[in-house]
Amino acid sequence: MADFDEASQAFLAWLRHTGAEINPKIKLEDLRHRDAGRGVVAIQDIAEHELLFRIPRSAILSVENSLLSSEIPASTFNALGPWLSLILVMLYENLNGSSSNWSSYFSVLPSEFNTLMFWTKDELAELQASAVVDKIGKESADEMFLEQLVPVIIEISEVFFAGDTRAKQKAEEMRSPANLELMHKMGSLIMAYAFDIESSTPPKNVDEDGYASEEEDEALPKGMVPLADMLNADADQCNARLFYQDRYLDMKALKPIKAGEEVFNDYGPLPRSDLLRRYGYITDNYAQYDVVEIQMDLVADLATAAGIWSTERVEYLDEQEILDSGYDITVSEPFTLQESLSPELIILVETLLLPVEEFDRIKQKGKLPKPEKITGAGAKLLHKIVQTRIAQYATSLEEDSRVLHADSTVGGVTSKSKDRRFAMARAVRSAEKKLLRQAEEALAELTARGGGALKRQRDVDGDVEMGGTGKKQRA
Ligand SMILES: C[S@@+](CC[C@H](N)C(=O)[O-])C[C@H]1O[C@@H](n2cnc3c(N)ncnc32)[C@H](O)[C@@H]1O
Repeated sequence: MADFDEASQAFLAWLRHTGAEINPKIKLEDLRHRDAGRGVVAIQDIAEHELLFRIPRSAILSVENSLLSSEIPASTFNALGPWLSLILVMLYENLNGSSSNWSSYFSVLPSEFNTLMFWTKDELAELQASAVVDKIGKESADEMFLEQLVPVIIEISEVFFAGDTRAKQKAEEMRSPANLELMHKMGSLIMAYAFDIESSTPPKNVDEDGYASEEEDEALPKGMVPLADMLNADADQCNARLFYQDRYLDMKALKPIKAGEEVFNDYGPLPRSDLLRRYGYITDNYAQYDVVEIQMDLVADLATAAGIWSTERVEYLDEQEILDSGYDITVSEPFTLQESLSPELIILVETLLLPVEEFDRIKQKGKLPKPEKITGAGAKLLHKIVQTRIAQYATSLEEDSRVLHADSTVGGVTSKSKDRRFAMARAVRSAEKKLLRQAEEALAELTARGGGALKRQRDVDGDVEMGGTGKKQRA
């Protein structure tokens, strides 16, 4: 406890020393009793728009600010890209220990993670057939570290391990499992803590609303912003945001915050599976964003078995940007197919089922079947797809809910790490099964009716709104 608080105080003292301003109405609090590490809490009432803290750009742990960037050519960083570049810099600063400018900052960053990357095989098995298991990417990250990062460290070993007579050998040792683990830890810190750092000069290609193009957004350098990243997140209680100024980054209150309340950031509308993958925790109020994914491979297998798979049609759908690696079923209350079933999945299935002349006709016109209507054959195939997806999970919803009922471990109660991981996995997989069950029942009913129209809600312009969140961008 004393060490934990001492590290917090030393960190804040260092941060003030860098020129940061910290509003005395907030403090960094120990929230380990509810498995939330450190968090920022108001100790006096805070007004809307009030400045919570101001971090100088020079205090950001970034490629630009690290000594390493003055020692090696910019082209090395350009070749690595923003993600690996920041990992390189963080490894360098971390290995420099107390001589790094950011050593007090590293003392408050975690060295253990609950993110899926660090789960054991038996823990991951608790997620059963959740598509999130295939998105962890541990092997591909290992490959990137070994093939891209380590060769750079070897090339710059005299700088990376400056003053060390064993520099070359130490660089070679970066291939060791322990060092790969360290790289994963830096990567996980970036995933859960880093910000995309907007430049102090506005981007060149902004649209009429002032937004940068997607490519420009993606290319934004990443940086670790001390203190800004000590804010926990909440799906419904976000009350602060980071504003990018010329020389400073300002965290401001978005609404009045009462004394005793926590200051929360927003990690976005993430399903609990992704929250677990990226941040290593879940809370019930992210359940509103839950999804279950129907993998493209499953659709392809069942369409092939039904004798309707057609390369020509799939290529056409690809041209029309309908193809994806998976299609989501999202939450709706009450559950309806029009709100929850991916319109792209409906279009895919209906296109594969079209009679030859009809397909040729719509292809010639560059059109697609409308997702507002599911034919009898479409409903039947979709039903079969959902049933097959359900069967991929090792246990049923009922079996899970009996165990879930006994779980008091999710939702902030402190618990042993393994029990907590098991409980979080069960919550994620059960939510997916519930969505599948709801879709299965709705499709069984639609099949019995021989298909039918799905009434989609109309937005204010009178345009038809696609169901659910539509085609999601995948990580
Ligand atoms: C940006 S950091 C926030 C600071 C972090 N609590 C710490 O002590 O370093 C993100 C991490 O905080 C934790 N976290 C964030 N929001 C949380 C919440 N509402 N409940 C529990 N843990 C949370 C998760 O471990 C997440 O990976």
